[in-house]
Parts: sequence; structure tokens; C-alpha cells
Amino acid sequence: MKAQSLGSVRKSFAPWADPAAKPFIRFEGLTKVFDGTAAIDDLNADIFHREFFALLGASGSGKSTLLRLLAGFEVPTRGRIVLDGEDMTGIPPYRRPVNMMFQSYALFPHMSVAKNIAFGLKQDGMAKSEREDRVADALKLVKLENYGRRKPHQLSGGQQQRVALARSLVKRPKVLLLDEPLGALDKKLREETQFELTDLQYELGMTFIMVTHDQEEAMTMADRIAVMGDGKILQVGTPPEIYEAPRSRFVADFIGTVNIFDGTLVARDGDRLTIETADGHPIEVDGNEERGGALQIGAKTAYAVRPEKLRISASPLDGPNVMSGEVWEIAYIGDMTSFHLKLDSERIVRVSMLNSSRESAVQMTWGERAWVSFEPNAGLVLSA
Ligand SMILES: Nc1ncnc2c1ncn2[C@@H]1O[C@H](COP(=O)(O)OP(=O)(O)OP(=O)(O)O)[C@@H](O)[C@H]1O
Repeated sequence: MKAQSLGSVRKSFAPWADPAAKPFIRFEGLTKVFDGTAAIDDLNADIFHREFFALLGASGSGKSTLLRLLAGFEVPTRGRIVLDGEDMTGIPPYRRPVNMMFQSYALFPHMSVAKNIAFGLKQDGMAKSEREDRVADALKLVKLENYGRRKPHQLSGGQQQRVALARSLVKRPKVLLLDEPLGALDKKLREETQFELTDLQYELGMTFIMVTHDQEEAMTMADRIAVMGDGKILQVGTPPEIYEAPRSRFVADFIGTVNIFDGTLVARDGDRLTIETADGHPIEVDGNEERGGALQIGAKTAYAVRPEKLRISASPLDGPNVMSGEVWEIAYIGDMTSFHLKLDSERIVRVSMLNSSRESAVQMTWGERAWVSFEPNAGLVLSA
């Protein structure tokens, strides 16, 4: 119920779409070179107040380095970070309005939960009574009111995660940095915690920046996702933008599953384009700005279409973009079934169907002949 009401409020949260909105955090030409190699490479991006922003990318793409630069644990080689109107250059970590929660939680095993949470406040010289109030508030926030006296080893993994969260929130930073915050939890707990964390972020009205290599997690939790590769941000967008309108082959391939047909533009008839794939399949495309409108005949290109945009049938299909082959894999995943079809050219085409609408696909068996098709407007034309 709560998620629904938050969902409708969140829909109207889109400061990035407002040209007058001022960014809360700005990365300007940010570069970090380690041993002659740029871990962050001339990176520019804006993050807004109250945004839940995810940095998503493969291992080594520079996600943690970007968080560490923001926290002040690393010094940029070039460029700068502006946070809430203040240039962070030369500002040490402890003076930044930023806190980081690590995947390892880094709790002190010999200290009680309450002492772990209070640790930073004590170091800052805060009076005991104020510290106690703050710790009580933080424990309440993460729903661990009665756990203050326990030691970390007396808690489950999920509870330890919440203690780490309480400890990173207790100083009331403006920005919370989360490095793979749910990485140590099992799948079910992870899914529950995802919603707890987004609800908490929303209630606190804080800016969260989360590093993850799990695209489902990024899609579930973030207002916007930055897909990173080789120290650069390749695309920033809302989850639907990143999934539905990837601007490059890399992003299309990295987010979810996609069929990519490499080929050449061989014909154009008004808005209708024909791409011939390298293995000889003609693909009819409704051309527009996203779908190859500007391409010249003879241009190398790639057509990307998601598995759920394909139909699969045990009998021949009519219309454009029909391919046939052998059913190579069938994976029943509960809500949906995923098929791999092996074409005569050896190419594997991936199809997924909701089980509520499986129609004839339910009859399909391994090794059988099957047909797939997709509409001319089902996918995107990407540069090869
Ligand atoms: N202190 C360092 N000294 C030298 N090289 C470093 C240092 N920190 C990071 N790098 C290099 O910078 C690149 C980016 O690393 P980073 O840890 O930011 O990537 P990541 O996307 O967070 O990866 P992962 O998901 O594995 O944590 C890597 O090639 C890494 O080896």
C-alpha cells in the first residue's frame, strides 16, 4: 500500500527534466589516474537533491573510485566536484557532508550495536546525552530499537546491514554513499531490503548514491541509473529510459537480455528500412530518429530487440521478420518462460513470454521446429 502511494508521488519527482533545477552534486571533467591509467575519465554528471542515484557497471568500470572521490578518500587528478554549491577540492573527508556505507559493514566486533553507531559521534566530541538520543533515533529508523546492547555477532546478516546503515545515517549527512549495500544478503532478504531502503531514503528526503553491479537492483531502487564503462558514464536515465532506449550497443547489452542482429542497411522505401543481417536474414524496420532514420544505404548497423518483443509459435507465422529454427533451450521461470531458438545459421534468438499469455508456446518441446517474429517497430537501430 505504501509502495503504491510512494510510487505515485515519485513519478512527479524528475528534477533532471527541469532546465531550471540546480544540481545538488556536480562532477566537472572529473579524472582520476592510477599508474598512468584513468579509472575515472573526464566524467561529467549532475545529481539532484533527494535523488536515489545508482552507479551501475561491470567490475573495474570505476564505480567505487567515483564514490571515493566524492567522499574525499581519493583526490582527483583533474576536474572537480561541487556539492551543495561548495567546491569540494581540498576539503578532507571528515568535513564533507557525506557518509559512506561499506559492503563489509566494517562493524567493530567487540562493541555493542549502540556503541558502534555512536562511535563517530563520540570522536566528534558530542555530549553523551545527545549521542544517546541520536543513537535511539537511528535504531528506530532501522527498526532495531531493542538491539542496542547486542554485539554484532548476535545479529543476523540483515540486522548487521541495518546497523551499518544506522551508523552511516547517525551523523545526518546530506548525501549517503552506498557501496554494494545489499551485496552480502541472500536473494529474498535482498529484495525485501531494497524496498525498505528506498522507503527510508524517501522518508529522510536525502540524496543516496549507490554502487551496484546488479542491474535488477539498480532498476528497482534508483530514480536514475548511470551506466559506467571504462571510467566514463555511458548513459544516464530513468530505469525505463535505460531499458527501452539504450543509446549504444554496450548499454543495450548490459541491461537485461537483448537480441542484437548485426547487418547492413540495404534498402529504404519511405520510412521502411531493410537491414540484411550478416547471416542473411532481412529485417524490416520502421525507421525514425531512434531507428536508423539518418543511415545511408550500405551503412553497417545493429538491430536490437528485447526477448519479450518476439512471438514464438510451433506453426509458421505470417508477416515481416519471421525466422525459424530449432527449440534449443526452454527455461520455465515461474512468471515467464524463456526460449532459445537456434536458427539454421546457428544464431541463437532469445524469446521470453509471460506464462499468462503463452498460447501455443506451451506446447513447445526441445528439438522441435518453431517460428519467431517481431514487428518492424519492436527494436532499436544502434550504431554497429
Ligand atoms: N588505489 C588504486 N590504485 C591503483 N589502481 C586502482 C586503485 N583503485 C582503483 N584502481 C583501478 O581503477 C579501476 C576502477 O576501479 P574501481 O574499483 O573504481 O572499479 P569498480 O567499478 O568499483 O569495480 P568493482 O565492481 O570490482 O568494485 C580498476 O582498473 C582498478 O584496478
